[in-house]
Amino acid sequence: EYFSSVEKMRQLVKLEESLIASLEHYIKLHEQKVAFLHRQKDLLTKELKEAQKNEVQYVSNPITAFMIANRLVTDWERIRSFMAMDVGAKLENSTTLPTTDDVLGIVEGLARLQDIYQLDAKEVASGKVLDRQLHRQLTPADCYQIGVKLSGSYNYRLAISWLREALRRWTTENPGVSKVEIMNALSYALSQQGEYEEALELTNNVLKMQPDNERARLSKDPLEKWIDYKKEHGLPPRKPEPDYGNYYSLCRGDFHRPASDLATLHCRYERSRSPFLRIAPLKVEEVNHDPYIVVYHQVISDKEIDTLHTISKSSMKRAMVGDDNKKEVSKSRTSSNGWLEDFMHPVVRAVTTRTEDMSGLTMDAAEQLQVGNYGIGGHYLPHHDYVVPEEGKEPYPVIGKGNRIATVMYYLSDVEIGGATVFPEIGVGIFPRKGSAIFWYNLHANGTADSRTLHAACPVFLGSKWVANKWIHEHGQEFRRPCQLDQKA
Ligand SMILES: O=C(O)CCC(=O)C(=O)O
Ligand SMILES: [Fe+2]
Repeated sequence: EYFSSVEKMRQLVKLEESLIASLEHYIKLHEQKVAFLHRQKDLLTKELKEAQKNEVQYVSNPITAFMIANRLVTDWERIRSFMAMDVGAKLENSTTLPTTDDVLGIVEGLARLQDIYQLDAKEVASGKVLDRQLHRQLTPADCYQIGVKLSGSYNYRLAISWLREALRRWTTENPGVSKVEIMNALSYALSQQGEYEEALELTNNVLKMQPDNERARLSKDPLEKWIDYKKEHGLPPRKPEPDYGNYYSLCRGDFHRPASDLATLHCRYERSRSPFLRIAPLKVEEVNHDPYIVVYHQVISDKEIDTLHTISKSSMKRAMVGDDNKKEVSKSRTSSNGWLEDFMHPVVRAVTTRTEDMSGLTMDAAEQLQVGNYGIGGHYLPHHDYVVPEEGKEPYPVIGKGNRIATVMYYLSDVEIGGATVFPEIGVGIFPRKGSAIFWYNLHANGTADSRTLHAACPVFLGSKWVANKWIHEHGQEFRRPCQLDQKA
């Protein structure tokens, strides 16, 4: 699943490079083959001309008779086998090629970004997005492909806008796709949205251009029936768009917190948690008092980050959702991650120690370090880091150390656009800054779940977002977690 991580997507560039090299090799071999065949043809033509000068004499002379017979048997046989010879170098390692799922994953990521940033197809196709030149102008064929893939993932609303854009951009000089194909695809997407009248109009226009176009002929009848049905019964009510509250505006960074809240938040040095902090105090930025959320600045160096990247890259897999009992791949979390244990590298151990210094909590009850990288439009929809176990059941039974009392998340990269960590219930959004870490408690001081810690990773628009999570569990923290009042002081 290349699409689940920008790091993996980078391999596609290498893959394309090697495929082009194979193609070049193939073309060279072909050129050699064609040159050989030209030479043979010239020789044979010359011989034929000789034979045609006096056919009878030619075939009656034993030498020339032998020559023509031999040419037809041996030479032509050589040519025949040469023509059939497969000069193509095998396209390298086809198993590593991306799949249609990758293309779908990318298009779905694009759809998320369009929704959050309210981008229409016209703007994206122009290449100038959010006032930045992000890519070249898209061709009608590009727009058509995106529209068709969006249709394939049932996102007809956006598919329609892309197919309209394909049609708008279509010219006879720059086709890459036929106008009729676009019209058919648009007609289909419109019909899926209940827009039967416009769908039929397009279908009729296709039939005017190509009276025996199979697809248009097949859809005309059903469309007419649906129009009659709609006139008589109306359309079933549309499924309401899900309400994400302030999630989108937090992701865009244009949600403004009241000045009275901001006025209570400070930046300070943290010196008291451990003796080490006396000589290297932590830079703390308060983000919210209740639930308690802070950002530590400059807590992990570029060098340490490079090491974490290097040692996690080979083990990165598509991230799952769920608890110990049931884990699965989900569209709600599109990233890749890998787990690092303390013994793997001194840097991993150092991060664990630092997490202990920052939080004051014991790492005896912490999970391994999870390194994550997001893909195109990669996100993690609003969720809680704790679990609510069924009555009488233990949270995280495999770990056996209680629920996730706190989360520490290190940012291992900057992100050019997007990728904020947001808390929709309390209206807090934090944009990644390489080297910083967020800390928050997931549970109330009495151990019950604090539902206000609902949080999400916003889709990454541009850049490669890397994070490292350390989830800390409850056991052994009883006398370590400072009470909320201490924190405020
Ligand atoms: O990447 C982020 O900003 C948040 C990630 C997160 O919430 C998680 O992995 O549980
Ligand atoms: Fe989370």
